[in-house]
Amino acid sequence: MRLIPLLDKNQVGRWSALYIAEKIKSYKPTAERPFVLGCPTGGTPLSTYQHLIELHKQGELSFEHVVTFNMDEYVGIPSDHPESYYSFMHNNFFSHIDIPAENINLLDGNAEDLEAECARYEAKIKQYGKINLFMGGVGVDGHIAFNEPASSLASRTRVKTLTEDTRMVNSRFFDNLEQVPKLALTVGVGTLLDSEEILILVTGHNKAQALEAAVEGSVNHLWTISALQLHPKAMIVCDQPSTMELKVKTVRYFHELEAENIKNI
Ligand SMILES: N[C@@H]1[C@@H](O)[C@H](O)[C@@H](COP(=O)(O)O)O[C@@H]1O
Repeated sequence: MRLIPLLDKNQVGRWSALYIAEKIKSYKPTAERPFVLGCPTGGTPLSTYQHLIELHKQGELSFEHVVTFNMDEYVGIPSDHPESYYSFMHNNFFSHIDIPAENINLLDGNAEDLEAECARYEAKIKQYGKINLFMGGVGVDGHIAFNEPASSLASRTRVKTLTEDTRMVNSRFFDNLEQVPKLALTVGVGTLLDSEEILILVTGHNKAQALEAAVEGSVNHLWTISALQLHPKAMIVCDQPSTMELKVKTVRYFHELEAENIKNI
């Protein structure tokens, strides 16, 4: 696993956007061979999306041949609800770039048959072979996508019940806790591990325990983020406050390893 230790969330956004842009450009995507990008929602990736939009506006990056798959979606709120992940992605990213509408894939949390919807999503990912790069965040309790503590590390896309903790954390976006959906559709840990590459963004002191579990803990279903350790090409880009629970020697080790890659950010 690579850990990129940066100073603040703006650096995390800039570094990750430049990394993703380079990946897309060097892949030289075409209509027949698109670059497949996995996308998260949440406060953490906002800065990355803003930097990607900026690169696009400067004419340095096109999403014409990029296909996206989002990680998760709430069940039971209309897609045009301001807090649906559909709205989040369109408002914060898709409406500002040149991605064709047919290249955007989101789980439908209002599908009549939710299990069939999850199976459809898995099949659609397979149609493209694999996801080239899955970007993600992490929950305070170490969940990746909506794979709450004790999710199977072999799980596939499915319906999940959200924990009270997650609903409380996410209630900041709603008027009150009651309005936060109790169910969500999410890609599984196994779905994520099938990606060619995984890039996780971690910012803020409230994520310090999750980062510790991801980097220094053992692989454990109670901290599903720790499954990253099983992936051949996983990377975490983090800010200083989120490293507070890591050992000094761990942070120093990665600082030395990545010195060349972080010096100009
Ligand atoms: N399902 C999402 C996760 O994919 C995200 O990583 C997490 C952290 O969000 P934030 O970046 O706002 O802290 O929130 C939600 O639970």
